[in-house]
Amino acid sequence: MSDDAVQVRDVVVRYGATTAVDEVSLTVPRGRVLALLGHNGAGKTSLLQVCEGFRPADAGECRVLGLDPIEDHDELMPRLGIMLQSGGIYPWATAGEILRLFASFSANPLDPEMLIDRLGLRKFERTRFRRLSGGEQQRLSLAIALVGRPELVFLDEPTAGMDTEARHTTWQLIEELTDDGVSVLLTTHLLDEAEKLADDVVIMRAGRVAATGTPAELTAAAGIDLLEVRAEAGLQPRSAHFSAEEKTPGEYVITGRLDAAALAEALAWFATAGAQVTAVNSRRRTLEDVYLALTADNKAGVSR
Ligand SMILES: Nc1ncnc2c1ncn2[C@@H]1O[C@H](COP(=O)(O)OP(=O)(O)OP(=O)(O)O)[C@@H](O)[C@H]1O
Repeated sequence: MSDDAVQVRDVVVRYGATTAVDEVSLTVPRGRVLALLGHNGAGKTSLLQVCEGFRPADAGECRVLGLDPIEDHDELMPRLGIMLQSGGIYPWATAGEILRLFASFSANPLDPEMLIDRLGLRKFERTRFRRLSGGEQQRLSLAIALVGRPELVFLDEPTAGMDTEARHTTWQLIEELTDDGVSVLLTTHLLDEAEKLADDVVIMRAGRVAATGTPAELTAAAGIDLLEVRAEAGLQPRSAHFSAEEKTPGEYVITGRLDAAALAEALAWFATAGAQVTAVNSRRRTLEDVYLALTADNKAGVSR
């Protein structure tokens, strides 16, 4: 049997005529962090729900810690940490009561007081869940996901709505988890979050896998650097060796296999056009550049 934390093979999720997840396969090896990226409605949460055992797949196979997330639900749940996109947890109980209750479900919990302090919840310990702000509810949801010392954590947009400090604490906590061998499958819209935390990235687009690899592989596979050139507006640089786009008036982004000859050719184009170049900057492509290029022209779900 495979020792992977999560194995998803050709999973399909349909809602009526909408195919939200369309034959997606991915693997989360033990002790690694996989980040699922994609635009709103790309199918990330639906796929996560299959892995969490909250909905069956319409086709395909999913194994979590070697088990079936639905048939083996009771055996699996104590080994998982699940952070849902919206809390909805006991609105009348206080933050402290809720976390201590979840800790009591576990045979070997983390110290809830440590999590309350680490996640800046001490001030809100006696505040009822429904009175917490969105970011505070999010921090409590994360604490609940972690308090049972899970082997595998599912985090659906873990830092959405958090302030910068809470976001950094969350990243630190996730890094500490993985140092302890915990596996993580998370969704995020934050490319810097994926770049910082993820060993592997899967980019989804309209229910399908558009790209997969480590952040370094994805940016290197593009094999491209960017050249940013500032000159007068309205030019149309062209060549067989590079592409150019005027991002904002007078700000051109040149992409392609930019070796020395292509760079020289790009700059020569501006000189030949008689354009006055006022700034030139080159940089590596980021995960965000790759993500935007892959998801640019398709925001809708796939209907059949
Ligand atoms: N219960 C449902 N009934 C009908 N359609 C649904 C249901 N849940 C999700 N969908 C549709 O399935 C598609 C995928 O939704 P999903 O929530 O999985 O996307 P997502 O990538 O998690 O989006 P987001 O980033 O906005 O959270 C969307 O088109 C959504 O409208």
